[in-house]
Amino acid sequence: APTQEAHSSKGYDYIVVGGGTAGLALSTRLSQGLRDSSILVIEAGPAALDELGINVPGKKGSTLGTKYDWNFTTTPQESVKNRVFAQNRGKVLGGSSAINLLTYDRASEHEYDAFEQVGNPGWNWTTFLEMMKRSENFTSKNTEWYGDAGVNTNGPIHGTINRIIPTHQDGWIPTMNRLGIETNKEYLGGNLLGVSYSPNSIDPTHYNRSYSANSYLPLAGPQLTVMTEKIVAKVNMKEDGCGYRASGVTLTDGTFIAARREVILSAGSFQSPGLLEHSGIGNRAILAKAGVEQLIDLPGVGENLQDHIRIQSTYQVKKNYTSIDILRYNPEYAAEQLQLWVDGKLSLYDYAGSGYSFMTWKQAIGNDSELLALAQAVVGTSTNPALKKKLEWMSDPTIPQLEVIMSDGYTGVKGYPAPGTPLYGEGFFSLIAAIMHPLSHGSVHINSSDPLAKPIIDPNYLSNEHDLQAAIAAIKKCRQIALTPPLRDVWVSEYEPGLNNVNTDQEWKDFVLNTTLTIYHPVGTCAMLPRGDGGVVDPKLRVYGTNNLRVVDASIMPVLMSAHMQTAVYGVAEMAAEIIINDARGH
Ligand SMILES: Cc1cc2nc3c(=O)[nH]c(=O)nc-3n(C[C@H](O)[C@H](O)[C@H](O)COP(=O)(O)OP(=O)(O)OC[C@H]3O[C@@H](n4cnc5c(N)ncnc54)[C@H](O)[C@@H]3O)c2cc1C
Repeated sequence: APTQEAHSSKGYDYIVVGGGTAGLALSTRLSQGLRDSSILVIEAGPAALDELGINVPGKKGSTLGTKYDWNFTTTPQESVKNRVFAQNRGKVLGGSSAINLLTYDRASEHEYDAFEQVGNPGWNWTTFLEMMKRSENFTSKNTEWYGDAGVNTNGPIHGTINRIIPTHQDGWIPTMNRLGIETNKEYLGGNLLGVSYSPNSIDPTHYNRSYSANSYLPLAGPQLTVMTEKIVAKVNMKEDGCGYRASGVTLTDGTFIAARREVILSAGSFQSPGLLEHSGIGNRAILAKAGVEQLIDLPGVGENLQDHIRIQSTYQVKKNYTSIDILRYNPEYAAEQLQLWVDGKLSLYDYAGSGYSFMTWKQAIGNDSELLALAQAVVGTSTNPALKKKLEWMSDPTIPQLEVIMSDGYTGVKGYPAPGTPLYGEGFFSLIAAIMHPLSHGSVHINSSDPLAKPIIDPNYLSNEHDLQAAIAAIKKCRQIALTPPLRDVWVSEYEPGLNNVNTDQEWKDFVLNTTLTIYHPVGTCAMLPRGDGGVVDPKLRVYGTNNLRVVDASIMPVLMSAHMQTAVYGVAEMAAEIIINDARGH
């Protein structure tokens, strides 16, 4: 097991900045593979291994906005009525794997192959799958689903199909089948298209969240030191004749910790680029404005920000069905169910979400030529590798463009009905649509030399007609799904937006502009791309211009794939561990 202590004055061989999803997976693997090396991981947040809000699947979402969250926000988004969007990120040992919504899936084969095609030899579906499987412990008693195709059963992070599927969700798969979406029982195998019950990152032994802090870290060797509640201010860089060398890191309290071999940034898509900027690596103008001396000119730092957007409609279920909302309006029942969970018994708190579907635009709306033409107009003659890939993917019949989730319980925007109002005590489900490849790209930068200042996050949501029309098509699809039997038979009214409230093109557009949210998948801000294409790291994850500074987290993904991110982030960490261990052994 790792040790938890004050840092050694002699320094460490490897320092990992950020004990999040990738950071803990990576440092655990380094401690297993490099037995003679000392490794330090520094995490800003606390360890919270006994926190029910993290561990209990049915409490997912309850930690957002708490002390375990960095609580970032975007700049006012010009194309979305100047709305400011929440940007939640885990500030706790385990990072965003501690606060995420537990969906456990994989993108389509061709999307991983794109890593190699944009200039990263060795990063493709075959290698990615091997790495994702290293992190995986897939256990489902229901072998009809997933069988053992494309899954591993002895890695650290547990994935399982929820044992509770509320009865009003029985109609989910038949409804989608009726709309032409086929059942997909093996979507961890590189084909995501279809309708399914998605796995969650849950350990079925006690039905608790499985995340990097409770599933990787206990496997670490004793030469891994974990330091919590310490914030790294910058990486100390020294010129050594053939580029810059990271000599260690400085904490916000001024402490310097030396790194003998390497410094690895795993602070996530919003903070790894900021740490590079605070260390003098980035765009000259941005560093000058923030009052940081530039050491390495790397204009790609903080650029290329891509994220999935979501938009949702909500339905009030008939009284004969019990939605998970009962846990919010019936405190006695909730306490009873929580006790059952604590005692390791079947509990409604086991539930984390179940019905998922992924489709191409052709499958979703029939004729996709208008959306394709809008995408072509946005991409135009751009040489941006991510934009070009996304356009190519729109004509690939194996890559989904739209995800629709049947999310149980109220997960809309206007809020669960307040106590004392007529609908308080009713149950709901939401249909959440997510656009898989929006063409709006943005940036995240520092704007001050204060390492504790919040980053300036500007994703540019809905900043082109393609993304806006895609969001409108997506939410209309949700209503079509809800109106299709057998799903139609379980609800009494569309609570949000309301069947009578939103029908015309203008009304749909307004609804989209008023209610679109993020689905929390920012990537690309330290992109693994050739330097001339705006890259920040090379295929071995080394920051250009440095010889011992790497970035290992979601920020290195050059193009936003479909699906949810965590399995790919663990895959990146496993791949990085292999690269770093091989380098250390002189291979
Ligand atoms: C609310 C939410 C819901 C999500 N839902 C899902 C889902 O259902 N399924 C899915 O697959 N994906 C989901 N995701 C996405 C997925 O969880 C993330 O993509 C992934 O966890 C990111 O991993 P990371 O290692 O890049 O960053 P993180 O896990 O965020 O790790 C970064 C770590 O660095 C620390 N840190 C930052 N700066 C410093 C510093 N200066 N000094 C020290 N420490 C620092 C942070 O505190 C954090 O612990 C969700 C994400 C969020 C936020």
